Amino acid sequence: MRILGLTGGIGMGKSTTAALLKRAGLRVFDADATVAGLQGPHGAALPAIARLVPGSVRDGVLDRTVLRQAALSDPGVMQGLEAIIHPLVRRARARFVERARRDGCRWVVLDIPLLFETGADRICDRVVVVSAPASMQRQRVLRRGRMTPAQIDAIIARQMPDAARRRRADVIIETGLSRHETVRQVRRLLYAMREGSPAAWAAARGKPT
Ligand SMILES: CC(C)(COP(=O)(O)OP(=O)(O)OC[C@H]1O[C@@H](n2cnc3c(N)ncnc32)[C@H](O)[C@@H]1O)[C@@H](O)C(=O)NCCC(=O)NCCS
Ligand SMILES: Nc1ncnc2c1ncn2[C@@H]1O[C@H](COP(=O)(O)OP(=O)(O)OP(=O)(O)O)[C@@H](O)[C@H]1O
Repeated sequence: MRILGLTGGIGMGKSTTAALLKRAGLRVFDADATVAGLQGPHGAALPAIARLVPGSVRDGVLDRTVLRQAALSDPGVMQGLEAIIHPLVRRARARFVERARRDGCRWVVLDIPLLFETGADRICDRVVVVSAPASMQRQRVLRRGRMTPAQIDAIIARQMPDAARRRRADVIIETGLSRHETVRQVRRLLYAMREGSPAAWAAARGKPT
């Protein structure tokens, strides 16, 4: 079985790309969804989060606005939160990979925002980076209306710079052009995964800068 890593900064278009891969029939591990489950009603991470940020959990339900505010204004809290969440995500990821292997999958996708930062790229056969101009990234996240400009900066500061990510990518998917162009690039990627030849991977690579 081969593992495709899928990563990119906040708002760069990971979910959109993951959806296209899923539609093509690939099994996708979604790290953000796993975090949401751990932090959902009576989620496994809630007791530890309640100790880390008193008042953030009430009646078994997390107030994300309170947690977001605490984590993004105090690096110590964010570090504590990551120490709670990341080992649990790693375990869920290992279970996902194990199950896919047992089921005889040829390729699976790991959609992980912090793929490089957490070293998860080491278990990947190829890594895809989704990318768009920085101004578009900020605009997209602002438009979602959940984060303030300062909170967006705090998240981006915790992530590897886009240029460094692009340098480490086997394939770059641009989401700053048109949706049509993104779809075309994903199609080239799917062809390379099926075909496996160096020429097909070279055609799927995208621009290095
Ligand atoms: C800080 C929290 C409460 C903000 O919640 P919110 O609902 O506003 O955002 P959401 O979870 O949808 O995250 C949006 C994006 O932010 C980025 N992001 C989230 N946490 C982090 C982090 N610690 N470091 C870098 N980027 C992060 C990711 O790209 C993610 O896709 C939440 O993201 C969280 O609990 N983060 C810690 C867990 C973590 O590291 N997640 C990253 C994926 S494993
Ligand atoms: N190729 C594209 N063309 C046009 N718009 C796009 C494209 N890809 C993504 N977008 C838009 O950009 C926004 C962010 O994309 P998406 O939610 O996929 O990002 P993400 O990387 O998963 O973000 P996060 O890290 O915050 O979870 C969405 O509103 C989406 O519609």
